[in-house]
Amino acid sequence: MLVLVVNCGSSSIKYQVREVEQAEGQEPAAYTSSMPRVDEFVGVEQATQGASGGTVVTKGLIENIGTSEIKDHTQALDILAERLEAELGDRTIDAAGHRVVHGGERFSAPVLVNNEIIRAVERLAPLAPLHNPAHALGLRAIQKKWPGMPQVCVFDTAFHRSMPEHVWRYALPEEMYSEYGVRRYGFHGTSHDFVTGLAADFLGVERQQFNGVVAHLGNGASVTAIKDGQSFDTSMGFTPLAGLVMGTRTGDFDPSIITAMLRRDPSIDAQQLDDLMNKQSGLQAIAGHSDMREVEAAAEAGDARAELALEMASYRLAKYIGAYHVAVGGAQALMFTAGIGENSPSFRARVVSKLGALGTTLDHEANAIRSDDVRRISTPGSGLEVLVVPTDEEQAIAEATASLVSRKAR
Ligand SMILES: Nc1ncnc2c1ncn2[C@@H]1O[C@H](COP(=O)(O)OP(=O)(O)O)[C@@H](O)[C@H]1O
Ligand SMILES: CC(=O)OP(=O)(O)O
Ligand SMILES: [Mg+2]
Repeated sequence: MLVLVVNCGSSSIKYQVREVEQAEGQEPAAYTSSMPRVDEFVGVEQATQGASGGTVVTKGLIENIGTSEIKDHTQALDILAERLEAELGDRTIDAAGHRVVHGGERFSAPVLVNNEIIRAVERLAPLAPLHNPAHALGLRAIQKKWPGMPQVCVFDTAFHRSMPEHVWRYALPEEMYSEYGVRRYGFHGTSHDFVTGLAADFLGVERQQFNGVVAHLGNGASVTAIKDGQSFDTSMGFTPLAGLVMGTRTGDFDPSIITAMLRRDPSIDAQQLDDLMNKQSGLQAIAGHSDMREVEAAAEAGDARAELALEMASYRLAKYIGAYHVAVGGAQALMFTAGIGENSPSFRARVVSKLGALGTTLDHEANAIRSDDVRRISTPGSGLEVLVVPTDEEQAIAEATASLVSRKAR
């Protein structure tokens, strides 16, 4: 089955076409998932282990949507269709799988798309103003371009629906939650889930008995406490701003800073504050670069601001790892993933050097090796196993899509 995996942003569409193997008479590929509920539309139990990963047939990026060059998502889809026609010849796309950042409290598993689902994604826009409106545009544009083609939404928040209430509630007045949905949701769930499954496999432990900590370190970064194979706690919150020091996002800070700023200059508006916290903070604010490669190169060359930024980011992460070790009643493993987690031996070493209290020791030789495989980078005597686990959100989305679509077809 040919699955188009799309991540629709407000000004760009990132896409991959994946060939997901589905031999005749075989069970459809299953989503590597521990998600607790059953899918509400096809009424099947959530599959537990991933099967066929699918291979990448083609991938690309369409940028500058909303400019004179490309008017809107509909026009972007025309361009995408042209490219696919040129690259795939007479093979056609069987289904589309969308990364959707916010699934609110409703979605705890991937779902097949219909008009009502698109409206639900749209209704969640106030909780993810940068992401959900663009996802809805993408869903509609594909519906218009290829009527009848099945679409699936895979939510970043879904994996975190297993968090207990004392973890996801904020200590704020009740109506903040009941009226406005203010609670911790958590993000990057597709990746945290995928990495947890691979790590448990690698270590030879039953997923349901696996406790660990996953550090997804990309431009956006979050860390998740895994208890019994499920999400128990995670560093992002109501929005993807909370938690770790990121490329351009501040992560945790005292919210009274905002009220203090507003008192000093009441003309500041919400957009400016959003930009300040999401686009002008993090590594960018401290080091003057948001890209980890540039920050590391600057620190290497003796730039004290870059060095400070690296210490801040690694300290914040180490603090979360300590907290989550306690939260899950003793983690068996720490997993590094995403752009920085997979590719920066020096950032991993910086984090692990702060975990001495957990008896964690790094195998520096193993840490230096570059590879696309799951691998152990701690010494045999380490109190906590440390792994590098390459994530693949597109693979997880392609699997979930193929799985739902073929089950529906039966
Ligand atoms: N070899 C490397 N060394 C250090 N950092 C790296 C390396 N390769 C990629 N990165 C970092 O990974 C980050 C991007 O991660 P990625 O998972 O691709 O982000 P996203 O999907 O959130 O856009 C950037 O900060 C980039 O500098
Ligand atoms: C939710 C989130 O932070 O996503 P990204 O890492 O793609 O920015
Ligand atoms: Mg990413």
